[in-house]
Amino acid sequence: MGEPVFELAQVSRQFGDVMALSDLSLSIGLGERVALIGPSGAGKSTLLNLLNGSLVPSTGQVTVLGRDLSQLSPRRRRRIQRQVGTVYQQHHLVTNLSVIHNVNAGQLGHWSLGKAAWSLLWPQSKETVVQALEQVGIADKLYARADRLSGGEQQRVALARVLVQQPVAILADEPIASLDPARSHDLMALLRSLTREAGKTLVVSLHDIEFAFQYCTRLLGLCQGQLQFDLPPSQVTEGMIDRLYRFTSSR
Ligand SMILES: Nc1ncnc2c1ncn2[C@@H]1O[C@H](COP(=O)(O)OP(=O)(O)OP(=O)(O)O)[C@@H](O)[C@H]1O
Repeated sequence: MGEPVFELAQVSRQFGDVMALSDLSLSIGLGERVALIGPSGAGKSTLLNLLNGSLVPSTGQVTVLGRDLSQLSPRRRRRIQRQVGTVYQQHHLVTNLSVIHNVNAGQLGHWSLGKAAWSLLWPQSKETVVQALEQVGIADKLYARADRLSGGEQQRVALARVLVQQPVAILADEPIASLDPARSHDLMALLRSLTREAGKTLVVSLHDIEFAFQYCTRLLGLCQGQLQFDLPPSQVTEGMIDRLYRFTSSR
């Protein structure tokens, strides 16, 4: 494992009476491709949100690139958070704006207010956007409106928006849930090559475990907020998978 990007020490996260994650301790290193698998309600999204700092733990400590986010000033926290890019199933694109504007949104954190405002009228950093769109295979869509794109293309725009942030780690929450099998394989292969070639870390939640086995180097099996296993795919047996999915969330 490369140097740690994320470290969790006895982390729990509670929502009211629901213990979404319970006493989780683990470390995820540079260059790892980690799949979060488990039934609905297992705590996969909660874990991703703790890793990108959009949620804070109820107890325990989450460290990102050696920094405990809860101990940092808002400015320093944002600087660390910019190193972590997240892609969601719902893309979160501004659908009536063009692709170049949507991808530029990933750079706003690096820009002055003036440059950000000016970019709404006159898109900045076209070369950077084109480069990111080339990486995700849709450079010809630079000026297309986001709502005129297919679901797979929109997911690629969301990924390009993360790439211009130049993150150390990419988090993806169910990125293939709304894609057909062929597009799903395309996107997972793209995530694998983008992270492998650049030595970035990937943490991805997946309902379809076939993709987890095929594209990831480490599988975290979660059930009812508890870690059931943390192993390379070659060591995860059918029995472990059966047991993981035997308990569907009763909440
Ligand atoms: N903001 C919230 N408020 C209340 N409960 C929440 C909240 N977020 C998550 N939970 C609860 O925490 C538990 C874990 O949810 P989480 O979304 O992390 O699971 P998941 O494994 O991502 O599920 P799915 O595969 O269905 O997306 C669930 O019982 C869920 O209802």
